[in-house]
Amino acid sequence: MIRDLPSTSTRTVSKELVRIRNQVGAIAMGRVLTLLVSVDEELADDAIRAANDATRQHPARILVLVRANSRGKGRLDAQIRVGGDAGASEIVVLRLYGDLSRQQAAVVTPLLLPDSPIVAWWPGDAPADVAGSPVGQMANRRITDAATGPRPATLLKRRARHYAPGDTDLAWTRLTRWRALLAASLEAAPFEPVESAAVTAEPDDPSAALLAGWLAASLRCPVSLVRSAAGTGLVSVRLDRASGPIDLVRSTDGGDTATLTRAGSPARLVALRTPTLAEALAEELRRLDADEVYAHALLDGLPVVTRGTTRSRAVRAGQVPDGPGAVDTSSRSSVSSRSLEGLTPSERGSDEGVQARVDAGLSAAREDDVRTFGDRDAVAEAVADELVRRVEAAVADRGEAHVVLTGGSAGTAVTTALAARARAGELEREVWRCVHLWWGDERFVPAGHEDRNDAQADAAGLADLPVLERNVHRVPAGSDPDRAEEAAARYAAELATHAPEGSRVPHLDVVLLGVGPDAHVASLFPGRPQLDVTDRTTAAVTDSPKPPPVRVTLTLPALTAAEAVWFVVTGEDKARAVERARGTHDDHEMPASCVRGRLETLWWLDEAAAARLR
Ligand SMILES: O=C1O[C@H](COP(=O)(O)O)[C@@H](O)[C@H](O)[C@H]1O
Repeated sequence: MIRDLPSTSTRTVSKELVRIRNQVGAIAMGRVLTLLVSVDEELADDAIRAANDATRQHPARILVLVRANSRGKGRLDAQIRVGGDAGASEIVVLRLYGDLSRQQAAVVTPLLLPDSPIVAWWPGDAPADVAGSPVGQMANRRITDAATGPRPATLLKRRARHYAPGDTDLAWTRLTRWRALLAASLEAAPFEPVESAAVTAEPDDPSAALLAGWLAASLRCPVSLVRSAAGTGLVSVRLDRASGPIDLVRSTDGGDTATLTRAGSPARLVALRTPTLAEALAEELRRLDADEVYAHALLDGLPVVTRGTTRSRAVRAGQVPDGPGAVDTSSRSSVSSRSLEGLTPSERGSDEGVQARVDAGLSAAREDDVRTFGDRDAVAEAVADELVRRVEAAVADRGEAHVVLTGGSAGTAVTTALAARARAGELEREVWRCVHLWWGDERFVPAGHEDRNDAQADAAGLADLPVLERNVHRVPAGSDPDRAEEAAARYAAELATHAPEGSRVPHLDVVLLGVGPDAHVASLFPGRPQLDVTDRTTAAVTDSPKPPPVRVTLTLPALTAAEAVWFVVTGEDKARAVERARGTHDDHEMPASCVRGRLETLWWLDEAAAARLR
């Protein structure tokens, strides 16, 4: 059904929506969000089509603000589309003329769905300060598209200058598949660090710039942008490692494929289709939290990317691939069909698992970040130094820092090292008063009991740290095993109190984890059901194989939400666990293999614990 309301007011549109609802049923029922589309007349039809398609899986009220003509008398023409003409959504097209075209927020406010998230999308031109604009201020997420502007590189700089959590860009979304393939290519042995990377693309391609930024931020190695001819788009990525390069090269036959070549293995044909506008938008509508990986690529990675030479020169110098890898033609058809149709869900583009795989893959690559020191004290000193730097950076950045402490031998040594710095006046009071301390697990015994991890931290000098007492988040104590669940629930609630909107845990900057000889971390023991918990951030343990038997632990969803996970492991009795946990992924018999940081996973080892890695 389409209802035209020429020269109307928002009040009339609002009333008409209610009238139609009564007439055709509860059309607003099941709408999960309001999608605000701010668009110029010439892009309006394409944008409406894409918004309609994208919201099939996320029924929305789509409010399209068309900047029709800013001259002349103020006027609003509206059109309401529901039912067959609006797919799963309801669409209200608002054409704004004259003065009204500058009052988009005021026009649209009465039409927002109550108590549901708002996503704003600018398919073409967007304000310089997207989050600060009147429409942007209303939205939980703001989607722009750097590919639509005349000078994408300048646009990206502008996005970086005004970035606010919740911003994203479709030039970034279009990279999901590239990122997934690159991450997956690093997931297999040999787990070597990437020494440098080169992204080849036509000049000014915003997706290529963001891809280079993402690699620079994630891999922390030199990344260059190599120029190919105009119109070639994103051509290839090379990751250089000691054993030889990994090359991902888009096929030149116009198909939706690429070749992935790793040194010593034949090229593999993989699917690499650029998502349509509707698919990219749908992917963004799936998430309502801030995309921190995008922020990291835009703000931290992009500025350190170097502009390299031309493609032909780089090919001659052997720095980038000269074309797609040669796929074994005898197996081509089967490889092709496996790659195109038989992908595992996480290999498919636009899949919810892709982001996790991307992060996991890069973490896997970075797990070669093993830092080895002579003995436990040397490890603890190094961890304390780096922790102080991270905390200072987080407080400077976000005004607070959240650190998860670990119990056990290594954890206690770190607290001892931090306390010594505090006593030497090395910890800035102004910084550390913004620091929150949590525990990854706790033994459920009475407060002050020597078995408690926090009591061991107290004995190591925790009180010397200039941290506010109210920011030291201890796990509730007790002695009755029947109350361990309650203690776990209370700790989960406390975590949630400090969590940003849409999350159940605070922004955890660093999670410290000791590792037991059986590869347990926190109180997640091999094969135990707490490892399967996905719907809670904490769990009670009542039959721990290591005494004391009753404990409270953070679960995998909480631990893996951390930006950085640092395993701190010392002693020769841990060498086997370190070797095995690092040699596998997500093995519940090896709990340490199940935890990775979103941006970083580091192993801080003494010589004895690292003994089996050589
Ligand atoms: O019981 C525990 O053990 C682990 C490992 O401790 P460690 O003494 O072998 O280093 C520890 O990380 C955990 O917090 C603790 O509760």
